[in-house]
Amino acid sequence: MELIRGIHNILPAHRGCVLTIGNFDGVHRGHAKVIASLVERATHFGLPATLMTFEPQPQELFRGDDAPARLSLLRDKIALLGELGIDRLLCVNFNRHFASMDPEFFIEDLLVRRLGVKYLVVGDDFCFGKSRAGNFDMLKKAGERFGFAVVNTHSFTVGDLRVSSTAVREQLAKGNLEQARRLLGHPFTLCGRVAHGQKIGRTIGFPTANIALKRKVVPVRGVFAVKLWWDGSDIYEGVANVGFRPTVNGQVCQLEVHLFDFEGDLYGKRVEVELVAKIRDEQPFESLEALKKQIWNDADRAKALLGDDAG
Ligand SMILES: Cc1cc2nc3c(=O)[nH]c(=O)nc-3n(C[C@H](O)[C@H](O)[C@H](O)COP(=O)(O)O)c2cc1C
Ligand SMILES: Nc1ncnc2c1ncn2[C@@H]1O[C@H](COP(=O)(O)OP(=O)(O)O)[C@@H](O)[C@H]1O
Repeated sequence: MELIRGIHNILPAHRGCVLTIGNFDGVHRGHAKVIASLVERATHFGLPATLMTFEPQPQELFRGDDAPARLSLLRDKIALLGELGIDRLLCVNFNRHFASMDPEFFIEDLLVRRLGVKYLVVGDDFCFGKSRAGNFDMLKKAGERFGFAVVNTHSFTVGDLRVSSTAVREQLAKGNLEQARRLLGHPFTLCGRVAHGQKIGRTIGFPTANIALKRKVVPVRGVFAVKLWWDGSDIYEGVANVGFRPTVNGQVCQLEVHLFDFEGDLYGKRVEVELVAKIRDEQPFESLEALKKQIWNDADRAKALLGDDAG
């Protein structure tokens, strides 16, 4: 998969494609279905399957801290999309300038002149450009004028639940990791680099790898049974907390993982943490001793849950 970073990096050689546009946050099963049909069309036309996405996500630009919790960071998205057979990923820097683009200019300059789109898949509620005045009907009409097909994405359901990034966020917020995994079609993971903490963990017999989450809003909270790995490593099992650590006066929301069968140095490693099942909500403890006792219980519970998961 070729990554095109920013519209200024679209080259004349990139002209001619089948295209889909969206946030693709989480890259869930609904997204996978849209992409599968895009790839099929790409084969049919003999053109590259191209996906346009935005970074930051538009809501993050417009709503800041009030934006919905991000399911996947760009890096995770790139990895997940790369597995789905896309040829090109165009990542647009979503800033005020781009957001205020005239909708006709978006179509004629970007879609037609520079990308040479032949087939376009978008949701029928897709809006774009200045004042969000560009919509599906406008794209359809432009398609007739410039000779490209425009189709809308269909809802994909699991059971009677419509798969959407919002539905995944709701399941995660409730701690339903298994249902979230069903909607996503892959496990929910958090990635980041292991940083130095307050060095309290090891003094209570639970060294914890501290992982900065780089998100304004985190979609999960609490204590979880987890699996952790990094590039080329084994998979380790453990117990983790996502939260503010009220007992030690934590200031930022952070992921902390204690691994069961590991001794060594994780500082600086970029790790991936799969949240397998939720154990409890985070709570303040009156002493580190009380917290330590609770973490013993959490570790037992996590081992049992991870054992069930393996079976
Ligand atoms: C399984 C687990 C559960 C935790 N639960 C809580 C909790 O309920 N409340 C809390 O304040 N901190 C909780 N913590 C965070 C601890 O306060 C923190 O890991 C510990 O102070 C070590 O900090 P350090 O890594 O900066 O040394 C939990 C940590 C782990 C690994
Ligand atoms: N079993 C383990 N689980 C997690 N981290 C471990 C483990 N064994 C050793 N470590 C190392 O110890 C560090 C955590 O120790 P800790 O005292 O909690 O310090 P810090 O506050 O810097 O996280 C981790 O970042 C990792 O490098």
